[in-house]
Amino acid sequence: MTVQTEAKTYLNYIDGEWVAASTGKTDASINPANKHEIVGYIQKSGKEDLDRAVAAAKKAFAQWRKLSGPARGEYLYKMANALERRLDEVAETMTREMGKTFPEAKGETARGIAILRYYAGEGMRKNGDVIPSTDAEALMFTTRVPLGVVGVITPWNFPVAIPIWKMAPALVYGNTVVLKPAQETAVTAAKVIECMAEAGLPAGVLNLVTGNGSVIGQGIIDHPDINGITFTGSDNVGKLVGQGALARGAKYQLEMGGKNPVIVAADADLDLAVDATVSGGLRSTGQKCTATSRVIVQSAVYEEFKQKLLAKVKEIKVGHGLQSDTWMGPCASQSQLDTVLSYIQKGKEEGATLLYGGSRPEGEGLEHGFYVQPTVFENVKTNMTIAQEEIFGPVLALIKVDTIEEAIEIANDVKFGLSASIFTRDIANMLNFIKDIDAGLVRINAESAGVELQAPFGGMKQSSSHSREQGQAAIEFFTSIKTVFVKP
Ligand SMILES: NC(=O)C1=CN([C@@H]2O[C@H](COP(=O)(O)OP(=O)(O)OC[C@H]3O[C@@H](n4cnc5c(N)ncnc54)[C@H](OP(=O)(O)O)[C@@H]3O)[C@@H](O)[C@H]2O)C=CC1
Ligand SMILES: O=C(O)CCC(=O)C(=O)O
Repeated sequence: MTVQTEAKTYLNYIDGEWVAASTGKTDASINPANKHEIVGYIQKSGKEDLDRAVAAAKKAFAQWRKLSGPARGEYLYKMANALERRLDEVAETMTREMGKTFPEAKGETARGIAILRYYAGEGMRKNGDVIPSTDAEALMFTTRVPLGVVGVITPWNFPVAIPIWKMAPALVYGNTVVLKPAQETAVTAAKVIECMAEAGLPAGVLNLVTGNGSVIGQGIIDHPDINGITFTGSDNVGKLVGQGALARGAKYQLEMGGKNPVIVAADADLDLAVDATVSGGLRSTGQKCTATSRVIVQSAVYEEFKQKLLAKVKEIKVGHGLQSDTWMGPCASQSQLDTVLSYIQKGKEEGATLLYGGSRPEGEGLEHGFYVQPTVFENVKTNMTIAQEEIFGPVLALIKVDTIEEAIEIANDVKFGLSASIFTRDIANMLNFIKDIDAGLVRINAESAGVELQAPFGGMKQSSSHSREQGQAAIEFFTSIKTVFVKP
């Protein structure tokens, strides 16, 4: 595979045209595997650019909403085909821009294509119900209408799948869109928008404005002409989005952090549990909101599980995501690396035992990247920082328990509730887990990460705004219900 080395400048997409920011400023997007490599330059937009994009989206909404669902769906099929044609190129850009391995980046891009096709078909499905009225002569039914202009604020960890799983339903249900992607992965976002624009959408239906979160993200929160905001990212920013949107009466949807547990019961298939813990906790360098972070193991199998886990973790090859033998790439940015290292330090200070990793790996080619070793702690207590806060890095915390009841209690002892797994063959354990665990995604004998696009996705407690994304659930956010009563 050829690695593209020229650093191109990517523009905003506003009102059907690729345009430079009014500020005249750009940011460099760098490769986290080699901080000296610039992947591309992106626009550092100002409020004026956002205003233009929102005005274009508002104007376009008047006609876009009038198209039939199947007609809007046709555009999404074309977008999917365009992205499929550029799958390898988009995936390679993702790897170079945020570090995840090329096979993972290809998998995510393929998922983006499948999401577009799923929502293209959604244009053909029902958008209301008939409800029996107490008046025998009346017809009562619900129908759904789009919100208007939707602001989409997305993170860097899934730079293709997350923007698409927000934009595709927004568009098919008749909304127009202004996307503000994470600045770290704005080149990848620009390529996704290029593919979507290839479908020949009417001007203004889809807009891209790149720039700082504090300017463009905050601008979306505050903008009076943005009717709905969908956000994925950190807990802190999510709360700002929710508060700002509520203050001006806009609809909002938040998907934030996780502190996801896996419980390994005494009767578990330990090899399966080990593989799932490694994959769920360390793939994408642990940078998933669904990543396994706490590993709660029954004492009867603790030592055996620990030895098997350490053996697998020691095999992990850390390196550049485009090298075929790399299993784990770098952290996505310097600040992400610093955060992970500071949590590791905190774990040591608070008395957890570092079993493996904990430092920056050494080796040829690693010196200029934001690499960290896969890391395993034991003797972790539930009140320690590394057992409570989202690390968003390749750090596993082992917690030993005697019973499954104790395991579930510890699993629930965090502010988050996104995903949770149990490994067991016992039906009673499974049923108790399904009933008692505080998690929006409940996984039995499967890793905590990895979601299916046709199923509802979201968390309990502080992991989300209690709404759900993806699958049929998306219609709840991207439309409003009208209850219609008709009498002759
Ligand atoms: N749930 C998840 O999937 C994710 C969780 N995280 C968590 O968040 C931590 C920090 O990651 P980070 O990238 O900084 O996450 P942020 O929440 O800061 O970023 C997410 C998005 O919000 C934007 N944003 C930033 N500040 C504001 C603001 N004031 N108003 C509106 N939008 C804003 C960002 O823009 P910009 O890029 O320009 O700053 C980005 O597009 C991670 O360590 C991890 O714990 C991060 C990513 C995804
Ligand atoms: O596990 C997944 O595939 C999705 C994870 C996710 O949505 C996230 O990390 O933001």
